[in-house]
Amino acid sequence: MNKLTLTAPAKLNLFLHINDRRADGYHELESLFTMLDFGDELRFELIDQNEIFICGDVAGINKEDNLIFKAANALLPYRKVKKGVNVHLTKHLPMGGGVGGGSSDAATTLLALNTLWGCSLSIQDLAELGLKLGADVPVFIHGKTALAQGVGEELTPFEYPEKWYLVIAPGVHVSTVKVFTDPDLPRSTPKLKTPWKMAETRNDCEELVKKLYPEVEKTLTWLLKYAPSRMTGTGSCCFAVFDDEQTALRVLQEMPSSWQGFVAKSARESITHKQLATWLNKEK
Ligand SMILES: C[C@@](CO)(OP(=O)(O)O)[C@H](O)COP(=O)(O)OP(=O)(O)OC[C@H]1O[C@@H](n2ccc(N)nc2=O)[C@H](O)[C@@H]1O
Ligand SMILES: Nc1ncnc2c1ncn2[C@@H]1O[C@H](COP(=O)(O)OP(=O)(O)O)[C@@H](O)[C@H]1O
Repeated sequence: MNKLTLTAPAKLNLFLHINDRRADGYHELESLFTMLDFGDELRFELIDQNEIFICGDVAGINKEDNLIFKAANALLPYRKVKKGVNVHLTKHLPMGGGVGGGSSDAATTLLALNTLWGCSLSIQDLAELGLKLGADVPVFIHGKTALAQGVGEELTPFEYPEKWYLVIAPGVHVSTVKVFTDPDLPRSTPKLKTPWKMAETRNDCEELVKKLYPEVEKTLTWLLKYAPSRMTGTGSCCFAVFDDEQTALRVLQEMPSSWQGFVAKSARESITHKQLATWLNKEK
């Protein structure tokens, strides 16, 4: 019960509507989140020293700012085992790319240490703890394709077919705060009325981000030649949707070399939860 390796998956916002701005500056939104079977790798190992260590791909983030550290710290009051932890991070997801790598790392840390440290918190408790670290953490804790409402914390599981996605990181860093504070961001999309259709949805941040970051516009224009495509979150990553892996991989091969990309399948249940269940079965 000392070691555990988990994948912290990427998420995509299949659409993102902004309905309103609240008095505290946060935005009311509606978004369909799905998780991919591709992400960062986190290796957890309990240690005798009463410390939280993070190693691996940590360059560019101070330890205290790393969401892995913040998540581990948040669980300390619930720890039943007097052990520290060493977390080894292998980063595969672009940072600040709208695929939620930081939030996913945080959620995966909460799920892993809840088990390794014997905290016994419920999924709901972990989601509430996670929300304090970032608006996207709860969706990774629940680990299901879900419609998010409120500021992103009201989650309703949503049945959506599994598809193949080609995700491209155009190599520009988009600041979420900058997008949400821009006066030109549309903020009054009416709330969804059921039944709604995917074809009637969009990403409300897309036009603004395309204008601010021409590389994002270039990426979307290129992807749209091959398949229906959109930006995820506040960018900069963009995705194209395919019914099969081969076609997605063929397009990836044609991608300009200045961009980075990957092909992955969406999963109704997050890969982290599947891996955790397998590990728990083995440890029984
Ligand atoms: C809008 C999304 C959609 O997935 O964008 P991406 O970050 O994925 O691109 C997320 O919910 C973002 O989540 P996350 O990146 O965790 O945001 P937070 O750290 O909580 O907030 C960063 C900043 O974004 C703004 N913000 C965020 C969420 C929200 N519903 N309204 C906001 O106005 C606020 O200015 C806040 O200070
Ligand atoms: N473990 C982590 N991985 C990635 N980013 C992190 C991590 N810890 C803190 N951060 C910070 O969070 C910011 C947003 O990260 P990320 O989740 O990748 O963006 P996005 O929500 O746009 O996908 C990064 O720019 C980085 O400064």
